[in-house]
Amino acid sequence: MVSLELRNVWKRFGKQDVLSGVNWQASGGELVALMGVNGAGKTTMLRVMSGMVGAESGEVFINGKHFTRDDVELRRQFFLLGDEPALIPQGSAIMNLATMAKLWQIDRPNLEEVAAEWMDRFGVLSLREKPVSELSRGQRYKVALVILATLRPPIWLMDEPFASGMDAQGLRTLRQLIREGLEEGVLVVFSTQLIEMVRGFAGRVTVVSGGVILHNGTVPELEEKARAGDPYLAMLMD
Ligand SMILES: Nc1ncnc2c1ncn2[C@@H]1O[C@H](COP(=O)(O)OP(=O)(O)OP(=O)(O)O)[C@@H](O)[C@H]1O
Repeated sequence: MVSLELRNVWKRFGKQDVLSGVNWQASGGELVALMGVNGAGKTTMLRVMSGMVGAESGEVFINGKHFTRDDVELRRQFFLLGDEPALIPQGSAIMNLATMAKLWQIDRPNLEEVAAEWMDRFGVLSLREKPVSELSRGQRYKVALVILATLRPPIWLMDEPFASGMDAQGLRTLRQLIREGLEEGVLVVFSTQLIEMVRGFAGRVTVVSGGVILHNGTVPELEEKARAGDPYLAMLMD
């Protein structure tokens, strides 16, 4: 089963410690929500996990192996879906899929078939030949999710996927995709400000504040702490 771990990770931007000695661990089959106010360090944590941003000190481990940014094999274990999906603008959805499949060294004969099925589910099948630069933000996001659904690496890191501008069909299909992934043993970590996406969906919540982890546990545990009077948690759960 896949695992991801941060050990004593420090990340600094200028004079600001954005992550201050973060220790965190998760395994395949878990759905972890990252919560915290704007600027708390959620995106930075996802970027450090993915190797997109290097930490000043501390380590990231994937499947117990020390992960460094130039470790291409370990990079293929995950897919980071940021604010703006990393797609080749002049390429179509199909071209982007083929390029990423090469990078991820995935050579399944039915790749286009699977992608077409997910395009249909996300409602972007008719857009498959269009350059992604000519798609709307929500459509681009759907294309990136189609690629994720088709390639299926074992770790999915998503930055505010439920505030990505997708319509109801897109949001519903994303929830289905995540549920399917979890059943297959994928580890999903997503940041969110939406308490309704935490209640009744996430299995675990990691609350970040000022670069430290304030809470790391189940949703009922978080609600209990908020009820007990923790002002920061109470504000997040409001
Ligand atoms: N490239 C950068 N250069 C300088 N400072 C940065 C950079 N990226 C992030 N920061 C700072 O790090 C802090 C944490 O930012 P981060 O984007 O991780 O927060 P966040 O919790 O994801 O916030 P939001 O909810 O607004 O997306 C902020 O104070 C931000 O200004």
